[in-house]
Amino acid sequence: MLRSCAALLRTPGAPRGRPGAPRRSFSSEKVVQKDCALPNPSWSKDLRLLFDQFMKKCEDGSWKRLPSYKQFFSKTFQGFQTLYLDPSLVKGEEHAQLFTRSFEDGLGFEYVMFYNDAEKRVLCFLQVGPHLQGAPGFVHGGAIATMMDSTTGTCACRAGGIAMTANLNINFKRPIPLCSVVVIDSQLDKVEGRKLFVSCNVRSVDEKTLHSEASALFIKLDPDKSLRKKR
Ligand SMILES: CCCCCCCC(=O)SCCNC(=O)CCNC(=O)[C@H](O)C(C)(C)COP(=O)(O)OP(=O)(O)OC[C@H]1O[C@@H](n2cnc3c(N)ncnc32)[C@H](O)[C@@H]1OP(=O)(O)O
Repeated sequence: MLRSCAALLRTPGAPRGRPGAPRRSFSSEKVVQKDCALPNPSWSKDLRLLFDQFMKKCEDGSWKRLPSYKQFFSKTFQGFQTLYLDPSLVKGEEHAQLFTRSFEDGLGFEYVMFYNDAEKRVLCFLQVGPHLQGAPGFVHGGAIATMMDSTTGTCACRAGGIAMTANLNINFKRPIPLCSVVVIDSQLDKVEGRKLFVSCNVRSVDEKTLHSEASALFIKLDPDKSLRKKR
């Protein structure tokens, strides 16, 4: 049965808050968020298998599982907020949620990413839920683009610091069946000053089908430049 992240977080009998909102303990005001990059009951056998395989690879430190939350609170994004966000926008921040984590469990994007620092590579194991449909029975191109952007973006930010997508060029080669599991493999290819060049491909779990390929340009943000004023 599908349950939302918020439902899984709630202690039985506890009052219901806004769905997806982080839970606050009133004694310490400490924010508790669910790590969405851990298995939940909606994960298929394929996704669990890949997860288990890579958790083993994490044991020697070569790969690292990247936790993922509905709302940002990692050091990287604190840096983003401090340096780049207009204080007038921060008012609505508590309502903001990461797009890819805004679906009920199993309906949208179910994924976990692993990072290899030596290889400057991010692997994303993705299960595409039924609410991501484009052409009947297949995943919407925008949903695929979203996850390619997120995976290459994570790769760029891990390797080079806070960066944003300037260009994402995708070739869609074979459609992705809805509710299947795919592997997004992204790699930092080149760094030129503030420019980070990252490529990625999306393949089926058995690696027989190449679904999509992309190259992306990320620009490392300049702390002296506002993100709002530029035209
Ligand atoms: C979990 C988290 C992971 C999620 C990852 C998701 C990432 C995203 O989706 S970000 C959202 C989509 N992206 C955006 O909204 C960004 C909008 N664009 C911008 O804000 C700006 O253009 C930005 C920040 C990328 C670059 O601006 P700025 O810092 O002023 O750089 P700027 O001086 O214009 O350009 C720097 C260099 O990059 C080059 N460049 C910039 N844009 C491009 C482009 N589109 N194509 C080619 N080159 C470019 C410039 O020519 C310049 O080159 P050079 O130094 O050789 O002269």
